Amino acid sequence: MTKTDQTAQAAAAWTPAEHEQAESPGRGRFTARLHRSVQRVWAGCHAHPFLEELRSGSLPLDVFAYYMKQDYVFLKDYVKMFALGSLKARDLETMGKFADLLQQTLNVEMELHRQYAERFGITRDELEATEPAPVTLAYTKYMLDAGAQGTLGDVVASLLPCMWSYSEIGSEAVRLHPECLDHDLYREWFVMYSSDEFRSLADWCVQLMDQLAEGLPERELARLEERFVTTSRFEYMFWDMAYRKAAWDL
Ligand SMILES: Cc1ncc(CO)c(N)n1
Repeated sequence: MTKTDQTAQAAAAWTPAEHEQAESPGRGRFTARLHRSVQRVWAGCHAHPFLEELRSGSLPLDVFAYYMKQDYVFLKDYVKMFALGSLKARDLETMGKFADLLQQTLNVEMELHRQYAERFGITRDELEATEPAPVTLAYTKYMLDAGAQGTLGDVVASLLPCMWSYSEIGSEAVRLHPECLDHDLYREWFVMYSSDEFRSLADWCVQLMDQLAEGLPERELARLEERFVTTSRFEYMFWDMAYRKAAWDL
């Protein structure tokens, strides 16, 4: 059986019942539709060998270090989505919430990466100078373009898989594989993404998506769904890129 077959098989074994339990409370109709439309893609993420090995603690250190460096350069661009959110929001509360998300990501989430880098002996300059791999570049530039060209709805639909899938991955890992918290090194990663703080930020984005979708014509909803599906597919590719340490060929 090839690795792709194995991933597909493991993804199929991730039952809808488990996904139902992972759903955030208070989700409206549009985000329920979004969640259904990426079920196969997100199941593929949960079941990817990168995450399987991260949960069991068998993920090689060099693979994790590669992932953290790529994720750091990813986050450097990703936080600009929150700046776009603040720019396109029309009320002070939403503007402030995006400013808060930007602050939290720069100073809390990215601090996790800086601390891991320090443990790996990677200097801060080296971390910031990481050259983005093709998938990292395609993902961030797609997302920033969708956000810059579109409405606040496009911004939120494009960034939502990042927050929501990581929150689901973190909380499901801790619920179904609590031993992931026993690992010396990978523990902090699971603590971060299963935290109540991270979940409440993700829940806020889910609720905002439903508010923004209210009353929109189907043509616009379909465009937002396409954004959401595309960045979900990039999430899968990001795990796979990291696992294979896929960089430029030449
Ligand atoms: C690729 C990626 N997606 C989402 C998150 C969550 O912020 C992250 N750190 N990295």
